Amino acid sequence: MTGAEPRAHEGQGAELARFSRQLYERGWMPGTAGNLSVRLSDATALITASGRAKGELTGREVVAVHADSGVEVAPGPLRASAETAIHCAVYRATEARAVIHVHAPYATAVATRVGHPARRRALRVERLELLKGLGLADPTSAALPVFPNWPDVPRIAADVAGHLAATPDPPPALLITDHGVTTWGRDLAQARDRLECLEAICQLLLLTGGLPPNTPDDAHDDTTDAER
Ligand SMILES: CSCCC(=O)C(=O)COP(=O)(O)O
Ligand SMILES: [Zn+2]
Repeated sequence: MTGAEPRAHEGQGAELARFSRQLYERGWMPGTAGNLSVRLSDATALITASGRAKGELTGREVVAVHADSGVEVAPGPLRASAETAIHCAVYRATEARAVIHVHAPYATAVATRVGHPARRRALRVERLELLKGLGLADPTSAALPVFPNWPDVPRIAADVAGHLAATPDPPPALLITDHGVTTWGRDLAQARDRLECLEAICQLLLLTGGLPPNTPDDAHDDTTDAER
């Protein structure tokens, strides 16, 4: 943990570690994969440290950052998650108080099937009752964005920011092709519940053959002209 007081935010750090272990035990954060954050105030957030084994994370392996920029509040021995910029894009654009990113297998498989290495696409889901668990403005259908997995994480974050700015009532979830899934909510429990529903939806889509055909063309592109 960084900051002037070593024990600052101890409770929130312990909470991040508890959820991290829980998600690791489900197989959604293998090794060091995944990251979680909570908003501390309007200006700052606490995020898991980069490169730590997520099944053994302690409440001190977290880093305070400015919620808009991701800049660390006070430099210390730990680095904030390499994917902090994506969390900050969500905090800048939404009312979220918690963000969870994992490499859950079904959601990652669907993201990889639907996604494109260089274009944003949309995963369209209809009819499934579990949609009601995602916190959508209209729970009868969803268009979940699937972003390219640019090696430069700030570029993914810029794509996310563009999508959130351009989409009225965006779903509190996104997918990154070849990579994983991110959800958010008013707290870690709500973000986790949404993640569970999305992972179950992706499992059902794979079980029922409910995915669109695998096309190399732009048929499923979700990038608007303004964002290109
Ligand atoms: C072995 S996972 C590669 C990085 C990643 O995708 C991830 O979610 C974890 O990155 P962090 O910097 O938060 O440890
Ligand atoms: Zn990741």
